[in-house]
Amino acid sequence: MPAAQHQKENVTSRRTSAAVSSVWPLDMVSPAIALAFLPLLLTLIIRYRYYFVLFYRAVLVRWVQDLLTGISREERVYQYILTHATAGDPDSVLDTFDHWCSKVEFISHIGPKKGMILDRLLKEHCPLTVLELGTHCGYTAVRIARSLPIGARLFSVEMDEGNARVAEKVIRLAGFDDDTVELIVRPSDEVIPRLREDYGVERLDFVFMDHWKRCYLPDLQMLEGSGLLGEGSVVLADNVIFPGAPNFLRHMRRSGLYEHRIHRATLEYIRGIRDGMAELVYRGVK
Ligand SMILES: C[S@@+](CC[C@H](N)C(=O)[O-])C[C@H]1O[C@@H](n2cnc3c(N)ncnc32)[C@H](O)[C@@H]1O
Repeated sequence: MPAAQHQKENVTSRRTSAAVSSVWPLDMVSPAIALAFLPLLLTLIIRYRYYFVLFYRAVLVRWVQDLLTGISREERVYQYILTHATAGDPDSVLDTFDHWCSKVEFISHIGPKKGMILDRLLKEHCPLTVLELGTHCGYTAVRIARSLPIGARLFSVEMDEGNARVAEKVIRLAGFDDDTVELIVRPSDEVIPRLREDYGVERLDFVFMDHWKRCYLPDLQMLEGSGLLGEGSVVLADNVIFPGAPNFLRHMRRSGLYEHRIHRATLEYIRGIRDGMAELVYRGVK
């Protein structure tokens, strides 16, 4: 064999063995790495199992049902209420909502546990004028309206027209007319500055915030600037722990404008995800 060819074969065989030795350890190591990661993976699955359940119920089930039924989740819940609840009976409407949301599909209403905190605060404060930001299908609007003293009014603000259509039907089905619950279909930052002029509001005794969390702080500051909060006005904000509203909580603690407390609870209709509502009582302008 000529020397040049011999040398070439030597190089090729060295390359091949180098390649084999670089593949072998990898083949040997990959199952070992996989095994090492298995406990970590299991720990993550166990630790975050409730978030997986939430994702499954709130996203996957909804997506499949949207495809199968061709109507929105909000219309589906309304049809269920229409066929299962007693018209004119707010308790029956709320129970039917709760049943659907815990057994059929997930909707982020405040639910019965946080609902009881809301009920208690409404009883304690007896507000005459209430503002709700984020009506969705009207669950909390019905919940608030049934606790109001005679003559009190709730202004409920919803920017999504589809949701508002369902909410309107739900609120009227539960037995509340326009004098008790007025639904305003516009974004909160357009409504708050016009409450005095367009709706004749002089003071807000109670504000319930349950719209997009990024709107909590700007809307609270807009309310402070509007002069509609008076001494003792209550602002109750849902989901301040999950998904969370850190800027809002920082302002609540640092502004000195409020006495405040957090009511700890769990996320509606899902066990195991911690959540809470912030109660702010306005100190008034000194
Ligand atoms: C979590 S849902 C409200 C649930 C409702 N409070 C309940 O518990 O029955 C949030 C709703 O707020 C509405 N929303 C979000 N940001 C808003 C805004 N800036 N102005 C008005 N509505 C808003 C959304 O369209 C959605 O329907």
